[in-house]
Amino acid sequence: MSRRKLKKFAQNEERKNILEPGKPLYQNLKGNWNELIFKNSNEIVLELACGRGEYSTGLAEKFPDKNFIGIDLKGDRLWYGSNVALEKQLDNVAFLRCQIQHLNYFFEKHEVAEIWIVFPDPRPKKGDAKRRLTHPRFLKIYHEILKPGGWVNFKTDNKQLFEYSVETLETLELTLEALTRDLYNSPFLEEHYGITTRYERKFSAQGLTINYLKFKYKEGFSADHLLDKSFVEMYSPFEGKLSREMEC
Ligand SMILES: C[S@@+](CC[C@H](N)C(=O)[O-])C[C@H]1O[C@@H](n2cnc3c(N)ncnc32)[C@H](O)[C@@H]1O
Repeated sequence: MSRRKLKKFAQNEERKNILEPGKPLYQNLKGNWNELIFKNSNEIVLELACGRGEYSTGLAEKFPDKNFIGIDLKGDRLWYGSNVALEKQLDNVAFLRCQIQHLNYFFEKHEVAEIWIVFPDPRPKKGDAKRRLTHPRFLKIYHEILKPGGWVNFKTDNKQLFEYSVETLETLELTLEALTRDLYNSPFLEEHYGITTRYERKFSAQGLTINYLKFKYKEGFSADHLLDKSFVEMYSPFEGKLSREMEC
């Protein structure tokens, strides 16, 4: 591992706005974010696959009366978002290092008001479909932790992933809104407050258009049939071995 990465990891250990394995609060976060971390009762918004956490810090600046949590398994990426939050003194942002498969170890039922999924890995191989963040097994987890009526915003450059997601959401009869295959030339751009991410800038520079939609679960939606235990690795994120991805 490079020295620069080791230095970031050492700094992460000292930072209060990064929650990661080994820290005392890490195992007690579920249901306690407002009390333990934010010290208020404001609503909680998640940014999944956040990388450097541009949405978390960008939205936190715009909405000081909401709390934002950027989630990613890569500690060196979270370090950047954490830096921005510290520099701008944003007390309403935190970063959680974990696998998104394990979200319900960290959030109580209905603890979350809104979710952003921002440029997740497209996972194009057929055998990798269950790792796409819009796969039904992830949709079940979001449904569990979201408050009724909470929106999930989804943004990607990847056409295949976007079409797969639209098809999945339509099949499950979720409520879709703001669906566009060219965000920058759509009326929905203003919902993004000028925030762009590192990957977004890279893909836009390659001439790719940006796809965006948001969805919510209908009243009475049942996710029971989406359950597949083999999806979530059968070890606790607190005790078992971490995946190799998480260690790097
Ligand atoms: C393509 S990058 C996008 C990063 C950022 N959202 C952006 O737009 O610049 C995808 C991110 O998802 C994270 N990731 C992939 N699978 C994950 C998982 N199962 N749990 C948590 N993070 C994951 C990776 O570490 C990576 O930072």
